[in-house]
Amino acid sequence: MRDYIPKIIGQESFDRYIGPYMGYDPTVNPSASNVFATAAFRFGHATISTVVRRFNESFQTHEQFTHLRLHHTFFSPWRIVKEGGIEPVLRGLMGTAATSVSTDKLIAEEMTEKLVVLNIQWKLDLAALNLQRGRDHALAGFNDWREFCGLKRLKIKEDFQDVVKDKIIVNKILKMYKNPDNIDVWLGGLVEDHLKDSRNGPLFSCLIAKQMKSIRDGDRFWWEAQGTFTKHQISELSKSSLSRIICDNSKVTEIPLDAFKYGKYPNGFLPCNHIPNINLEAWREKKKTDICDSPADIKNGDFLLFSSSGKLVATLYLLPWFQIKGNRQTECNEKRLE
Ligand code: HEM
Repeated sequence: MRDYIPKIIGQESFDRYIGPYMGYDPTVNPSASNVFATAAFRFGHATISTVVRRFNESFQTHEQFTHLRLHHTFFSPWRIVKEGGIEPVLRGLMGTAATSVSTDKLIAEEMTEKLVVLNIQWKLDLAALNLQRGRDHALAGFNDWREFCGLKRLKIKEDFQDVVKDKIIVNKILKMYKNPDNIDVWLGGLVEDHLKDSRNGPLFSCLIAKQMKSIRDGDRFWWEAQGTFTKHQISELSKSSLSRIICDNSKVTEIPLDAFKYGKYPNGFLPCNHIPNINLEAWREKKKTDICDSPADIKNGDFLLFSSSGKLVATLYLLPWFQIKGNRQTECNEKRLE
């Protein structure tokens, strides 16, 4: 949310549609919408590089295991085991700029001519799958979704050219679909000119942003929500990052502070011990006996300790034929249990 989303929809869309976290909202439905899963977030299919680069520790082409055509990596996890581990791939991903985007080549041929999935004998075409899946899911068209996001419906060719600079593409699409109302939402969203500093046009930026906001605000257990973690724990959690996860789980030793940001090695690369880390001390609980008196003090029952909003609470349980006089729950604060 913090590191990836602003980069794909642009900071402006992030501020406009998502904004700062204001707490859990029980009226928000956090489930994934049809148009998000079947069209908008499939923008990712146009960001895939045709080659998987593999770098050595100096972020140069690996001497032994060089680049692979994308289709040679499909369903080939054995390469990670037999060909130098995951580190050359991770370094290749971080040390290479994302593929540039052009409207005349939206999606790599590796994805439309050479895609293999499981044990299906023939090659699949991911662009065709995306379009067909949208119809299969009865998604409304590009224009309807533009209207949903408060964007202008495209009626004539000139309207279209306002949102897609490439005239050849506009002509091709209009020739094929005849009427702009017929344009499939995945294709229309993908060809829109991108917003400043983003990987999407206005429609997909809006749809992705709305989904991200509802995933965050409608999540009772969102990490920043009140009542789950203490302020101190939230502040520690905010130190987590993809870079830290890569450092902790691989033998990569140098990394950019933000792994989503391209840096040409060694510019902007830091040793892993300079990447902020979560300090788990914030979760340490004082020993039960330091805080509440021993269970032996409770006649005919026992108590359980649990943490609620950062405070230790003791809940009393008595044998079935005994009744509790007073409160079942009491806060533990270094005093005897009442
Ligand atoms: C090598 C890279 C990738 C391959 C080979 C791939 C392939 C596929 C395939 C075969 C499907 C199912 C299509 C269908 O039958 O409708 C799919 C679905 C999907 N893909 Fe990708 N994909 C890749 C990368 C990405 C990326 C980078 C993103 C987003 C950033 C993405 C987002 C999605 C989404 C949202 C779905 C729909 C998932 C669902 O609703 O179940 N994909 N992908």
